[in-house]
Amino acid sequence: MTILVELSQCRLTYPSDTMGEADWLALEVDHLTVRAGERIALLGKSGAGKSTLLRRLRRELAGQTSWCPQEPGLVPQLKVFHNIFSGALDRHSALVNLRNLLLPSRRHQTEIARLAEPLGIADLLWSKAGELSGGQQQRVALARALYQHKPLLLADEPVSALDRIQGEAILRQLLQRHTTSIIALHNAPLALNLCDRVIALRDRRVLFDLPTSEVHPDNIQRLYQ
Ligand SMILES: Nc1ncnc2c1ncn2[C@@H]1O[C@H](COP(=O)(O)OP(=O)(O)OP(=O)(O)O)[C@@H](O)[C@H]1O
Repeated sequence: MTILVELSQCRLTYPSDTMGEADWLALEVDHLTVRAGERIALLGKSGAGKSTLLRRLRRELAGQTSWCPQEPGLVPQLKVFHNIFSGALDRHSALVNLRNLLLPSRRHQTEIARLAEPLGIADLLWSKAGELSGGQQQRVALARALYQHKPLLLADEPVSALDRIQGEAILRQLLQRHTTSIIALHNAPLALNLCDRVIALRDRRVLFDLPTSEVHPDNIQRLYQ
């Protein structure tokens, strides 16, 4: 399988608040390879470094990824349609973008409605994003990521605001629509059920990196204790 990205002896740091102090180490990765076709779950307690790693992978894979950040980051005054449309401004000319902001074309309305339907937000396309619930906003952010039409999905807790059944159904759709996915999740059973590889982060390191079929309940317990 094609290697998409390889990190080796990689230290992910943040600048220290104090002048003159060394950068603060968030995560150290000895070796990590991502291949096309993989469905990878990033697991670990809050603060373990999942978002930090996702952001680094996004940088490495610039231009190839649909990006779904932890915070939906919608423009509250704009309609849901426009928030989704804004996910792929680079796919259209400036004229098409401007026209759709003022008067959305039928073609783009249809395309976005099709995308929104399975996420259960098709009837919200003309509501203001700021007036939606947290779970609805999260689904708009997912639609915005899907609208980017990239082969690789990087998503940070994309279904955390949804109930278990809805979250699992939507995660399945996300995985189906991308050739390769790397998704940070807090729900370990969901990760084990739907992904084929688990990268587990703890104490600023990769605790284990295993095919899902080889992850033992003890591994998961050690990860969260
Ligand atoms: N912009 C930043 N500046 C400084 N430190 C940061 C920054 N972002 C994250 N960190 C620190 O890096 C560590 C890893 O954070 P990160 O957000 O990657 O964890 P996470 O596993 O995604 O957590 P969560 O599950 O709560 O989202 C944490 O200790 C956090 O405080």
